[in-house]
Amino acid sequence: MSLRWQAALLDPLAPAGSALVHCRQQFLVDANGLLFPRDWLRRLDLPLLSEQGIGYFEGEPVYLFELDVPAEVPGAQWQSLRQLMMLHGEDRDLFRMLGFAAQIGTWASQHRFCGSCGSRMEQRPGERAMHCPACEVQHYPRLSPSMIVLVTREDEVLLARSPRFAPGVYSTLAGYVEPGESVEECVVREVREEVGVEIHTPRYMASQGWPFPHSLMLGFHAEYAGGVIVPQPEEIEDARWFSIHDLPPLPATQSIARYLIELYLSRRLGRPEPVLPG
Ligand SMILES: NC(=O)c1ccc[n+]([C@@H]2O[C@H](COP(=O)([O-])OP(=O)(O)OC[C@H]3O[C@@H](n4cnc5c(N)ncnc54)[C@H](O)[C@@H]3O)[C@@H](O)[C@H]2O)c1
Ligand SMILES: [Mg+2]
Ligand SMILES: [Zn+2]
Repeated sequence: MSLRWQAALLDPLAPAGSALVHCRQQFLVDANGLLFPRDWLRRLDLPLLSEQGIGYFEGEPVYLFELDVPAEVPGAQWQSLRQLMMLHGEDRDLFRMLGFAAQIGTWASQHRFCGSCGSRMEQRPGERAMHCPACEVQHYPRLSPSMIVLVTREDEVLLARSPRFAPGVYSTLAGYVEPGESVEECVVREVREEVGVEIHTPRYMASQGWPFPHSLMLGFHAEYAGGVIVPQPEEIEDARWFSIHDLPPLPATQSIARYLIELYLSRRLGRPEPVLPG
């Protein structure tokens, strides 16, 4: 359990504290970093959609200002959560706070109106929930279960490229769980859809919350059972078997994709096991 960052439900009516400023997967950053004095921010008259009390960083209360548009603030710039992960990803507590804040902010901005009757929703006191006063519908922060799997064939691993990836990078296969499906069924279906390969006995390894935009990654390992690689045209630019002795550029160390690959390498090559990213 992290000591520097602790998520908590703080009352936005409480005074003082520091705040993160978020809008559409971007945070406001200045020379002092990402946390701004809350009273100072209030005086800027920012286009605020929602304010949330999100927790404690190094013991200090932290709030989140979710904005309607990425407003200009003198001396500060907007940086995407992805850029911040690349810059500060080694600081796990900071990245966990930013990931949590981005998910809460995105959820709050997308649940301002009731999807059932269209009324304006209200923040429910004492609970992280949006509430419709007209029809009593409740919305909690959104999480999308997704599977991610490393498929292996002895000294080879099946890795693929999405057109969204950085040049040259190959990763494990991933996909969202569909209604009514078990995660194991999702693993089999996604591998079949994305590369046309059959697997056997998918085994759960570990999980990771992933704030792009609100996935809960459930990590698996599976063994190849048959078929030849046929990449799914829209999703997969290229997919191949790579020898564990000759791997392409891999995803960021903070990702569970990387962890699943490193874990397999460590077991195959007798190296120390990697640490699960938080
Ligand atoms: N942390 C990691 O190591 C890691 C690595 C790879 C992928 N991921 C994450 O896994 C998730 C799923 O991977 P993917 O993009 O390959 O998914 P996918 O293969 O299911 O395909 C993505 C498509 O699914 C649809 N979609 C979007 N949101 C959805 C939702 N909530 N439920 C159902 N369908 C949805 C869209 O059409 C989207 O283009 C993404 O959030 C991605 O960021 C994490
Ligand atoms: Mg996919
Ligand atoms: Zn309603």
